[in-house]
Amino acid sequence: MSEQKQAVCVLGGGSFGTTLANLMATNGISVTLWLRDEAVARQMNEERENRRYLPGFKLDPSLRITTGIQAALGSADIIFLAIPSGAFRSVLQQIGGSLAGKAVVSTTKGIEQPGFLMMSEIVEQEAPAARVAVLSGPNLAKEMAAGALTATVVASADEQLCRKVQAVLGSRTLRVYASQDRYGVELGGALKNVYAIISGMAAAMGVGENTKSMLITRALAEMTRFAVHMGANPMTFLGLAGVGDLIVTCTSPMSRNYQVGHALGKGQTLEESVAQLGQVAEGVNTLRVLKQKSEEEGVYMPLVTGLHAIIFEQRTLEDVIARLMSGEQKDDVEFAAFSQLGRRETGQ
Ligand SMILES: NC(=O)c1ccc[n+]([C@@H]2O[C@H](COP(=O)([O-])OP(=O)(O)OC[C@H]3O[C@@H](n4cnc5c(N)ncnc54)[C@H](O)[C@@H]3O)[C@@H](O)[C@H]2O)c1
Ligand SMILES: O=P(O)(O)OC[C@H](O)CO
Repeated sequence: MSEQKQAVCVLGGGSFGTTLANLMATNGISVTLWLRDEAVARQMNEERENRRYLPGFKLDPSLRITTGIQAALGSADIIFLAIPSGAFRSVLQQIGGSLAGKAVVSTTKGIEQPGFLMMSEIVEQEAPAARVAVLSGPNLAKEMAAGALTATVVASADEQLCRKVQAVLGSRTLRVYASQDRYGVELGGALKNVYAIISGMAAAMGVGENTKSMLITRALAEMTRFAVHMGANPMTFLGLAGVGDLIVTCTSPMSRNYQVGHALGKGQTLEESVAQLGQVAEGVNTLRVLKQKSEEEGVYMPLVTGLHAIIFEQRTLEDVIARLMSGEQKDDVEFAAFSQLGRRETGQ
């Protein structure tokens, strides 16, 4: 079968699932989008637009939309998952048995606790006979839907699978780069959300350009320090799924995590900030998970600790900033001095 004849299924009718499904349908791929909400599916089928999550973007006439999950899977060779991390496992549990031999690509940027599991590890548990990849990068859904020139990364040890994903997703507006470091790509996508909350908060406070640059660069140092400790390849953090995604999410008011931080910086409570957003901001849960994991592992993460203290421990911004600025002044690019880089990537 030629790559153009591939059938694809996208699970999750939020902003990212809808965007990916529509992009591939526009590429001439046979695509079915599954979502759970009957009323939303009906509205999308009637109006050819996802008014709730992607207003203003017309859907390709060929895109099929259904609430029947088995029907959606049908004869699809590639299944993309764009389900928030909190519901990811429960959706897979409905279909795990149907995924043997299929390509399953997670696009979800979160971490499951307990176990500190990446979404692709949940796929391996719930669908052990599936072929697994992840997709991550600087990918704001609305910009992709609008045709902004964009790049992303598909990561899997299965090179043939990476080529399949490149073939269905790549287009005149979207470049799909490949990586073998699935763990590092996935970890980068999840971690950057926490720093986007901090950046949104800083913007709301009206900080200077030096401060914004310091935050993003120290965020990169902190997430890379953690990733190296966990066995990821730090070089991955210099690519699109690392610094690329960190930059877009920490600088764009379109990022939902940045928006939550901005609302917090304007004095709203976490509950108010999340409710006002009405979409998923994975960084809130990732912050809890990461704080706990960094303490268990003994990894120094002052930005994570500081944000956790503000959001969950009722500490003031002024107090946390004073502590951050008076901490020990250490090395700049420290990970280059680490040994044993990339253990997880090479399976050691
Ligand atoms: N939106 C983006 O720009 C973007 C880009 C890259 C990656 N992502 C990642 O994609 C994932 C999904 O995000 P999104 O932006 O599409 O979220 P969203 O908030 O726009 O939509 C979430 C969707 O998930 C559905 N959902 C929630 N619980 C469900 C369940 N139990 N069963 C079935 N469906 C359920 C909701 O109904 C909704 O359609 C997140 O992990 C996010 O980090 C998003
Ligand atoms: O809107 P956010 O903050 O979930 O970020 C969306 C994407 O992850 C950006 O790459």
